[in-house]
Amino acid sequence: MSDLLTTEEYKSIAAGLNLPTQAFIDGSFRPAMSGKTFDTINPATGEVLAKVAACGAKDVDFAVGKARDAFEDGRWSRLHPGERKAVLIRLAKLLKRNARELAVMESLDSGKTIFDCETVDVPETIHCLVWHAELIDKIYDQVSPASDDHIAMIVREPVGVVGLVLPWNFPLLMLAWKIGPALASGCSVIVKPAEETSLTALRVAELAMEAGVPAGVFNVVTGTGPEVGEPLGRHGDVDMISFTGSTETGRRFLRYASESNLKEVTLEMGGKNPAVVLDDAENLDRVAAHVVNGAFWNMGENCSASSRLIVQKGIKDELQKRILAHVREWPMGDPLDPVNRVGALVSKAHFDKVCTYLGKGSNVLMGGKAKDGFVEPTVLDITDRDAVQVREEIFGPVLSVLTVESVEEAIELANDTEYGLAASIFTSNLKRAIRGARAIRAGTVTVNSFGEGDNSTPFGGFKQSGFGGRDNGIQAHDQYTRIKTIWIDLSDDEDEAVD
Ligand SMILES: NC(=O)C1=CN([C@@H]2O[C@H](COP(=O)(O)OP(=O)(O)OC[C@H]3O[C@@H](n4cnc5c(N)ncnc54)[C@H](O)[C@@H]3O)[C@@H](O)[C@H]2O)C=CC1
Ligand code: BAL
Repeated sequence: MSDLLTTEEYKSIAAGLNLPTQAFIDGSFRPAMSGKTFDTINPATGEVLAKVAACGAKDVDFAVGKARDAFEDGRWSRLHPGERKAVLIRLAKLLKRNARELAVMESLDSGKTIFDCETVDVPETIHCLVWHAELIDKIYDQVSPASDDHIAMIVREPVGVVGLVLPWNFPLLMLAWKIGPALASGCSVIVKPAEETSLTALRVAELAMEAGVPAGVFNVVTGTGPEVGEPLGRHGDVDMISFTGSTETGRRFLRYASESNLKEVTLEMGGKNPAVVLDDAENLDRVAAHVVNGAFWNMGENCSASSRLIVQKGIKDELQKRILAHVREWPMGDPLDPVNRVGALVSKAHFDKVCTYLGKGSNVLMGGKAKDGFVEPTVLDITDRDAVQVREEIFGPVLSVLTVESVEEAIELANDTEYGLAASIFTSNLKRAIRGARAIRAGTVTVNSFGEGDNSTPFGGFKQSGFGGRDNGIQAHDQYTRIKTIWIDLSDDEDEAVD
């Protein structure tokens, strides 16, 4: 906190920013071929921040061609992994040097608090790039068991030209989760940022050139889902898509792939994540702090947000009291004021959507008010297990509290969702913790805490939350590499029986 600036200082940085507005293709900024632009808006004020290139299918095709040329001539894909590592570490250093500018740009474009941008989004973006860069010259290929007269090598190759389709909730961090392993593996990338938040991806692409990533390897094509995302998903020369966003749009990418070149597809999608608190949980104050963080961090605009609190009856009142006390420690307001923990929702459209869930058919324990892009952290006591707030991903600061009698009922309710991204379970009983963690069908389960893990641990969902590979961890590199088997014949010519 001591390193943070004052609101006035952040506003002065914001006023001096040089916002990137054009697509970044083949090493330089370019307008959309159509000349069209769209407004990117500061959701905290409603002001237009910049006019960004509204690209289309022709821009996508051009970018894919440049990415393919770069991939095939090996200017990046065939470098020694240690050389790619050195460039990516240089990029991480440049991000660090420009951290404050990136944090302010991210906050302005997304409504996220400057506190989070400064303390989480930007530092974790840098750490993620360093982690994958450091890893890449330590992954070994394999030699399989074979007879004396053969060698069978199992080697990884970069998958080729990849499309990275990003959401708006963590514009920098999701960019890093995908470009980290993709670039380290040697792929050429076409990044398609969410249209709400294009700015920081463009700035990172510019810094990547400065760090030494060759032209054509790191491209950013800005525009809407139908105009840029779909042509990318359908392009015959794109080898793979890695997508993060809604389950509905994820499904579309499977369709695009099946109707075009059967490109590989990895999908990281929605969640309706349970925080299960059993009646033997210790330190309810600490549990409450985790539940509040899980539900309201990043305004609940988080695919792994704990949006369903499932609590055993015996401790419900006490836990609820402590939760409400912790929520009061989350001030809401101007994202550029570093005391605030709750900023603006990303867009007017999203704000309107989240407002439809406030209070409807439920007992509002706290919050429930919304104005001009800001939604108060809201806690709802809900008895109807089919209420929309219990079933649907809200992606806003709304926590539904559901009360259960038994451990079995808690686990059954935790699994009563089409999603399976993340979950947490709070208990002091080791067996219940481990059995519960095994029984909950989710890609990440945390015990006695809320968290998504680390660069080193794979992240992704079960059921309709995930498809294909994983982000993060060594496993993320499986998305961006293909396995090839190479057999080498060592037999003597006279042993050959081929006649
Ligand atoms: N899992 C996650 O991290 C995220 C989940 N969501 C969920 O999705 C809901 C809607 O948010 P959206 O921004 O509309 O998410 P979305 O899934 O539509 O957008 C994600 C990305 O897909 C692109 N896209 C959208 N429509 C497309 C299409 N027809 N073809 C190809 N690409 C397309 C977007 O431009 C963006 O880059 C949110 O309320 C939230 O529930 C949204 C963002 C992130
Ligand atoms: N929680 C990080 C991944 C996401 O929300 O998309």
